[in-house]
Amino acid sequence: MFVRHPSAPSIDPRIAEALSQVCTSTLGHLRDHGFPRGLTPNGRPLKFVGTAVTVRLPHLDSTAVHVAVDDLRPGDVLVVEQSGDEQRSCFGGLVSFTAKTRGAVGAVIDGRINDIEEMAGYGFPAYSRGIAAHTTRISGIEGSINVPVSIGGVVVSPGDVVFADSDGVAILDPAEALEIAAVLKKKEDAEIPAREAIAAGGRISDYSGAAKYFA
Ligand SMILES: O=C([O-])CC(=O)C(=O)O
Ligand SMILES: [Mg+2]
Repeated sequence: MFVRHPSAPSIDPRIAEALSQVCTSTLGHLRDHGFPRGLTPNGRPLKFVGTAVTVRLPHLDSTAVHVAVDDLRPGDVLVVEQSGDEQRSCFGGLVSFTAKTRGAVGAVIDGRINDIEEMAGYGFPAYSRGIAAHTTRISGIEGSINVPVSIGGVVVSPGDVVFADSDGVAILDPAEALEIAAVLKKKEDAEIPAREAIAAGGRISDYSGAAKYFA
């Protein structure tokens, strides 16, 4: 069965702008959910923030990826669940070329990727479970576009904010993203005087509060 819902509204450009100035791992200091597990990037450094366009595949059929990628918009991130198949690749050179040509800013694949040298030539960033020559097929079995998907233990809904950099990927609700970006910026800015203090002989354990547990 094939299911296709329209893409959710693109995220507010202020969200992409604000999150592009901060790190995913700063969020990791503050929150314990929303980080898909087990994914690695196809290269570093990388940074992308965009709107989730989701696809769910059965294990070997990537028909829905080819259809979804044609309609990606500037600022979109393609997010693909493979129904638990972590071994096959559904995302290669021609699919990444199409995504890049449409203006998509990245991909998050809960499966593998192929044609990685070609993809590197396009400078297209993708998080995945690794690389595989064994790929999906255009089999016309089933697939869903813009439904909630499960990526590394995180539910990603169409229209969610995908916040990715060299440290990892975080999924945010667009309604909370601007406030989170402000909190992260404040936390990162506080490290500027901390570095100066440490360079002058101060202690990270005093800055972080760790020292008091050894007092
Ligand atoms: O076609 C696919 O599904 C994967 C691939 O090799 C490409 O995108 O070039
Ligand atoms: Mg190919």
